[in-house]
Amino acid sequence: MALATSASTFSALYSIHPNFSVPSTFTSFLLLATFFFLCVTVYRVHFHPLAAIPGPWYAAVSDFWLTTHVARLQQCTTIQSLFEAYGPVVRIGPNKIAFCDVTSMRSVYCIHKFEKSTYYKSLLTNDNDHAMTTLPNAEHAARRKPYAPHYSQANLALFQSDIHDVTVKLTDILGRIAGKASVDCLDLFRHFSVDVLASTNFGSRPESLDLWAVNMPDYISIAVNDFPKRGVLRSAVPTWAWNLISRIPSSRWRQVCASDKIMAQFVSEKLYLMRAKMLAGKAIGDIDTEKMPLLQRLLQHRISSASDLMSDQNIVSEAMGHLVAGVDSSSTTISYFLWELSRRPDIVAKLQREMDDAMPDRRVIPDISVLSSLPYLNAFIKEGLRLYGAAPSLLERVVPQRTASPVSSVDGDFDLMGYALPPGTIVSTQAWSMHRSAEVFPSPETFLPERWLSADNSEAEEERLASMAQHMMPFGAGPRICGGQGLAQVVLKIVVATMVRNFDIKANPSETNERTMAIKDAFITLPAALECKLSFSSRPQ
Ligand code: HEM
Repeated sequence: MALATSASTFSALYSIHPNFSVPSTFTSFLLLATFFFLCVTVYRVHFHPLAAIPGPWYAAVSDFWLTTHVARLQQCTTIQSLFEAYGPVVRIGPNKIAFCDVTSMRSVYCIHKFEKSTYYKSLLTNDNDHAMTTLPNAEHAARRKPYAPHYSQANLALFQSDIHDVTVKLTDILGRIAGKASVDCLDLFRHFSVDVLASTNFGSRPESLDLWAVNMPDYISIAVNDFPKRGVLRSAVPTWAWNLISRIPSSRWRQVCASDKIMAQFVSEKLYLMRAKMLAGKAIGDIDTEKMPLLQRLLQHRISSASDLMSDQNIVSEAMGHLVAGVDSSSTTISYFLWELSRRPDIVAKLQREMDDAMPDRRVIPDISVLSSLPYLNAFIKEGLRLYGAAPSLLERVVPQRTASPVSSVDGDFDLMGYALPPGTIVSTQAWSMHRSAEVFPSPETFLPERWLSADNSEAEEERLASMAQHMMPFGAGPRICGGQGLAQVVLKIVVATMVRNFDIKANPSETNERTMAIKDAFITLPAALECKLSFSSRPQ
C-alpha cells in the first residue's frame, strides 16, 4: 500500500516536472562528496577535540589554506598575523596548533621534549636519516652523541686559526673588489661558509671562495643551495614520478635533482681520504685533546661498548646534514646583518669604535674570548639573531601517546594554555613571533642593539634582560637545539668584527632595498630578490 502511494507520488511529481530524470552516477558522486565534505567541515569546526581553540574556521577544515601560505613563502608572517588576531594560541590546521608563549615553549621543547613531526623527513640526506631528521628521542640522542663535542667551545677553539684563515682570505678578496662593484653577499657568504665548514668538519676545504673570486662555478656550494628545493619536491611526489621528472632534459634542472648525490659524493671522497690517513696512522688522536675534524670523530665513534663503528652511510648522511643545516642558515643571517649595517651609520660608528680598539691590526683577528667580551658587538649579534636569525619558522612537535617513553610522556591529554590536546596533535611555536613580542621587546621591529645592554645594575634591569633571553630561540630549544650553534656564534662574531673593522658597507637603493630584502621563509629565510647586493669600500688604516 505504502509502496503504491510513493510510486504514485513519484509519477505525480514526474508529471509535474517533465524534465526530472534519475541523477547520473557522476551527479550522485558529487552530491555524496559534497555531503561528506559538509559533515567533515561541521565535525572539524564544531566537534573536533581542538574545536575550542581560536583560529580561522577555514584553517580548521583543511591544511590547504596554510599550504597556500607556505607555498608563497610567507608562513611566518601569516602565523604572526593569526597571533595578533586570535591571541597566543591558534588552530592553524585540522590537527595543528601554534602558540606564542614562553612557558608553553619550555614545556613542549625542553621539559616534555616532544618528538619532531614527519615534516623533517623532507631533509633526509642521501635518502637516509641524520640527527636533524631522526624523530624518536632515544634514536636522536644516539645520533647526536658522536657529533655534539665537535661544536663545543673548547673544541672549536682548536679550529680558530682555520676560521681566521678563511676570513682573512674573504677580506683580501673583498679588498680587491672594494669600491668597484657590488657583491651578492648571499652567494659570497655561502662560499665562505662552505670553506669554513669543510675546514672544521672535513679537515680540508674545497677553496670555494677562490672559485667565487674568479667567477667559476663551485659545484658544492651550488648543490648545498639546491638541496632544500630538491628535498621538498622529492618528498612531495612518488618515486615513479620522481624518476620521470628528474630526467627532464635541462642541465640546470638535472643539477638541482642531483644535488643530493653531488653532496654525497663530495662527502664520501672526504671520508675515504680521512680513513686512508687514519689507517696510515696520520690523523689518529686522543678524542678529548687533539684537534680532529668532525669526520674523524665520527669514524672513531663506537656506538656501544662493543666495537661497532658508525656505518659509512650514516657518517656521510650526518656530515651532509651539517652542510645543509649550516651553510645557507649562516650566509642568510650574515647577509641580513650586513644589510642592516649598510643602512645604520649610528650602529656602525659604535661597532667600529669598539673594533678599532680590540683589533689594532685589521688583518689580525682577535681570539674568540676577546670578541665574546665586547659588549656592543655581542649586543649587535643578539639583536641580529632576534630579527634576522635564518630559521625563525614553526618547529613542529607531536603530542605523545599517553603510554609513550618516559622521556616525553604526559599523563593525560596535554594541557596547552588551558586547552587539552589529544595525542597526535602537532604543536609548534616560531622564533619569528617569540622574538617580536612587544611586551618583552618594545618597538619589536626596530633594530636596537642597545636593548641588550644593561642601563644600570638594578633588579628590574636584570629581570628585563632575563626575560628577553628566555624569549630568544634563534637556534631552537631543548635537546633538538641547533647542533652547530657554537660554530655559528663564533663565525658571526668573527665576520661582523672583521667586516666593520675593514670596510664601510653601502647598499645602492636601486638594487638592494626594503622590497628586495623583504624576508621570505621556506623554513630557512631568504630575501625576496634571492640576493643581497652590497658595496664594500676599504676603510682608511
Ligand atoms: C645562524 C646560523 C644558524 C641558525 C639560525 C640555525 C638554526 C637552527 C635551528 C632553529 C635548528 C633547530 C631545528 C628544530 O628544532 O627543528 C637547528 C638545528 C640544527 N642545526 Fe643549525 N642553525 C645555524 C647554523 C648551523 C651550523 C653552522 C651548523 C653546523 C655546522 C648547524 C647544524 C645544525 C644541526 C646538526 C641541527 C640538528 C640538531 C639535532 O637535531 O641534533 N646549524 N639549527
